[in-house]
Amino acid sequence: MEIQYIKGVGPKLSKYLNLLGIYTVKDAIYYFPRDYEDRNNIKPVYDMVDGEMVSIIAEVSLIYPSKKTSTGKYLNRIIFKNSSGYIVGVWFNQPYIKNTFKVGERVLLYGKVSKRMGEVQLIEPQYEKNPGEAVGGINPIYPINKYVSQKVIRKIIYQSLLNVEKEVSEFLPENLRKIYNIPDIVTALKNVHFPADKFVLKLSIDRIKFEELLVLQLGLIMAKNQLSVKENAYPIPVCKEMKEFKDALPFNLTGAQSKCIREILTDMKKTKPMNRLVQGDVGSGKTIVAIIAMFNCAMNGFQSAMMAPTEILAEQHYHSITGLLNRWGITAALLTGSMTKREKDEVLKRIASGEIDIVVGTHALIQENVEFKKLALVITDEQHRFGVRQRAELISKGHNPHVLVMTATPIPRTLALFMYGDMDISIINELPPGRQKVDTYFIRPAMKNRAYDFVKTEIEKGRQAYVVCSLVEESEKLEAESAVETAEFLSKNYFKDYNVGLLHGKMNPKEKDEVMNKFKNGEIHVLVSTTVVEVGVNVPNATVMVIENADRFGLAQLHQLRGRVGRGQYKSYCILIAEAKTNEAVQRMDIMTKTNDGFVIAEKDMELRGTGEFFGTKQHGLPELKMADLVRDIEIVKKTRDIARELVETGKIFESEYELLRREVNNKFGDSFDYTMFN
Ligand SMILES: Nc1ncnc2c1ncn2[C@@H]1O[C@H](COP(=O)(O)OP(=O)(O)OP(=O)(O)O)[C@@H](O)[C@H]1O
Repeated sequence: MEIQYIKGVGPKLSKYLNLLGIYTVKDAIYYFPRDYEDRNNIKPVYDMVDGEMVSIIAEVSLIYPSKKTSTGKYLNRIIFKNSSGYIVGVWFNQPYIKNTFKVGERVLLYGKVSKRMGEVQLIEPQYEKNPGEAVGGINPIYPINKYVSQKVIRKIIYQSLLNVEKEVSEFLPENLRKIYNIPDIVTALKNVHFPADKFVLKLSIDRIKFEELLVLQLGLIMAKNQLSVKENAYPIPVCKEMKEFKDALPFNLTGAQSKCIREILTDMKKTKPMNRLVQGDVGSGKTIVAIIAMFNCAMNGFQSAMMAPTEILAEQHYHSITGLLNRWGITAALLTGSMTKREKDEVLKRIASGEIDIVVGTHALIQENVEFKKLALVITDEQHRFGVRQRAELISKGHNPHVLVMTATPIPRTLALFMYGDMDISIINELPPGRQKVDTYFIRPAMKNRAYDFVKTEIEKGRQAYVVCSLVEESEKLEAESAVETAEFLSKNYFKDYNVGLLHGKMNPKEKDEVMNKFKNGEIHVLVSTTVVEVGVNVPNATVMVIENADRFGLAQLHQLRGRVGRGQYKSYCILIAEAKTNEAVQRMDIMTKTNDGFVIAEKDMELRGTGEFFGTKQHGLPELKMADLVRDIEIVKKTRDIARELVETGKIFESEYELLRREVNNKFGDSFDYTMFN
């Protein structure tokens, strides 16, 4: 049922609710509080302590007229009384408040106690004059916007819950609920919003977390079973030219790289498709590992495809590949969204005929109707942006390729085990020799000029620098504008004697390419950029990374950005410029200055922010988690993982009592998967 059919929701309010993601009554029922306020702290006035949150039920005793304070604010005072004494409600700049109350009226007030000049005050307390649905007890606090108040959203959700039996049905079998002491879904939903008491609230929240995680685990297990059952991948032996190829590389592989390559080549000899995750910290040299796997494929007469998250990166990989592989008679091609139709058609034809051995591309690679002749290996860069679903799409094209996933965003162990439970994991935990720690500093904007002076001394030594801009608004356009302005400013002031380049997402690929090439050749000294340089960009001569508004970024992103320097033999530096007004922001900056280890940073990031961000992006093709968090709710994660495994392994999941649960998994995971074995 659509939300506008709920009492009190007209077209206008329904539009505002849409902004919160609420379109249907069910959406409202699943719109969970972000917090609760406990109004059970009802105290007599004489026991109230300065600064605490209290509730009090009292009668309106005296309403003062508005008064102007010396600072020009309107002050309104209303005196309330009950048997324990008098308490004064104080409101600033809300003169209408005096008309909302009548003397003699009984109200519930909730607010922060302030004891001043012998008076007990509540500063701008919330009030409920009409004790209905949500008075006293524990009240929900919802995420709201400027159009929808707490009061309104509570009312809407309360009304929506009157339909809860029609809107949702229980999909956890009774027997499971009994074993794990899980309340039924109606009780849980009602109490998550308007809890009877703390105990029921906890049980109800846990139930929602339990169902979310169980559905997720079941979906993942089923998807993985589907992807890996067919043992019909091309088995690929190690080609005889391998040694010669490695010997011709401009560097010796590190121990970790060699181990990882061995693991990959062993996997690919089998008919069981490889399903391997390579986790390597920034700059650890993942590209060459991928190139060697593709080299081996090509020398055996098979095709491989490499997908990159951005065009810049796809180009960069393409150049590395052609540079190393051309002389072996291997043909590589680039396929990106910005190519003209004619160029694309041409490449597609050559892929289909098998003339092209290696295709490097962006999303276009799977969005277009690409037909391969003999696709044996798919390498996806950045798991976050190419999820399970995309992998399945390629498989659906009739190939069951070996799959190698490269991630430069280390994932905390708990999350990795959960997400990639079925994958083999190689870790490149060794940086190429000669790399030095990137010294990281956190400074306030007032010290900016010293940062730029420092950049100058590096340029004088022949090095180069990045300046990354970000904006409060999440808009590519505005961000581009800010980069344009910064570049202009810097080129006229601090760096007027040097070449300042500009790179942002709104530029067309040719322009981007040109700028990147100039930076690579050293023609540009300072590259002002948005976060488009975040992943993968490799210019070893760059030694300073200045990040403006650094507190706008998550830790993982900062680590990626910092990873653009310190990629060669030169000592490198990262300067974080931030206001960092909150405690958490300062903490994040501190972590960056203390460690260069991506794995440590990833753990801290998840600790600070939870896994919500990760699941909020939807890019991974997994259902959203509204309540559960993979790190904070690790106990429930483990419990549901065990249950899901057992249900699938014993085949219980196919029994009729689990039918509704199976259906729920289908709904949540969308239709990209063939869940026939599941129905
Ligand atoms: N064994 C090695 N010895 C010396 N240099 C190496 C070695 N392996 C790779 N490199 C060089 O290190 C640099 C970084 O490698 P690469 O671009 O593959 O990093 P990456 O792991 O993809 O990092 P990021 O995720 O940050 O992009 C490149 O210039 C590459 O040529």
